Amino acid sequence: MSLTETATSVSGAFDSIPIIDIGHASTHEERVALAQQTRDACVNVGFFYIKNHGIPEETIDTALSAMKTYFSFPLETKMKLHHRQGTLHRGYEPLFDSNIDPANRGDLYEAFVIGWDENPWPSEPIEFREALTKYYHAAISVGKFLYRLFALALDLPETYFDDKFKRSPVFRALHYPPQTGPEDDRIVGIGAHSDFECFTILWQEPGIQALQVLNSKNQWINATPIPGTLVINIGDLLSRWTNDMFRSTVHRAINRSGVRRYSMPLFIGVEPHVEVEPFPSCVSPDRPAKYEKINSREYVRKRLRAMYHQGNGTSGGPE
Ligand SMILES: O=C(O)CCC(=O)C(=O)O
Ligand SMILES: [Fe+2]
Repeated sequence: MSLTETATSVSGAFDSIPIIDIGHASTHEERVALAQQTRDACVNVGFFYIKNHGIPEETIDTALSAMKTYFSFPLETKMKLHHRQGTLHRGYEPLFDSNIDPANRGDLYEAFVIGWDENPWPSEPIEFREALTKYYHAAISVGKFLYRLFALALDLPETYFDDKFKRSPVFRALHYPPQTGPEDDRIVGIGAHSDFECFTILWQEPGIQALQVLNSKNQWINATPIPGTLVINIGDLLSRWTNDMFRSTVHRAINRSGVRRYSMPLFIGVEPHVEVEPFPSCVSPDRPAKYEKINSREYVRKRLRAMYHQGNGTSGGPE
């Protein structure tokens, strides 16, 4: 089936999130088979789990324990590296700083954000920088592999994205305190949104249900943490690039577990100069191009500006 035919064959709303085992991918045939599964997941759901992703457990555990220690520090210590001090929005984001869903009253998470370079690092805990940097690069390697599967799934040369995303990945260490008290749907961990960039690689803490994904019947489907997996989801930029063939699916996180929850999303986009317009494989007489060509930097900046200006802080957003 061609890509456009696959998209036309979507039937009904998804009620579960597929799992793709990427453990065997050394031959071209194996990667083509994985690309087919990836294509189906991106067209039908926009979310999938990957297992056998290759990031050592120790790399994850070390990053997790460093971020737990960091978030336990007093607010005034963390505020010294407030992300609004710089235009790149790296550093610390306090609770309620953003409000990604304008219908809500603020997102109940705190974050520490890093990018490829120019990161402000806290002096404590001393292992923080190394632990997060190690996870960041390990997850980028998974991202590079996934970009190859996406390329095959889109009938592009396998290495199409290899030289287009190098400095783009942004990592957010997230801490969601437990929500107790009366339920107010306008206060959630992170409000309903779709991600901005091409795709996201999310590690979420096992045993704590929080992430939910919206299907076309407006039902929230739980993205239950599955030990040993990462959650992958398509973002708006790749959705545009694929002429909406790949779905950028709305999701949110609510932590009513009674205990603290930690997660680690890595957002992968493209280099600022890359121009994005629907791929030829995603356009057909039945599916004409829906989007104009855009510059990726301008697009992402616009989205970030909207997100940060809907929160509590309104100064010093990215220009
Ligand atoms: O923490 C999660 O499970 C989801 C985070 C998320 O959707 C985001 O940061 O964009
Ligand atoms: Fe998200």
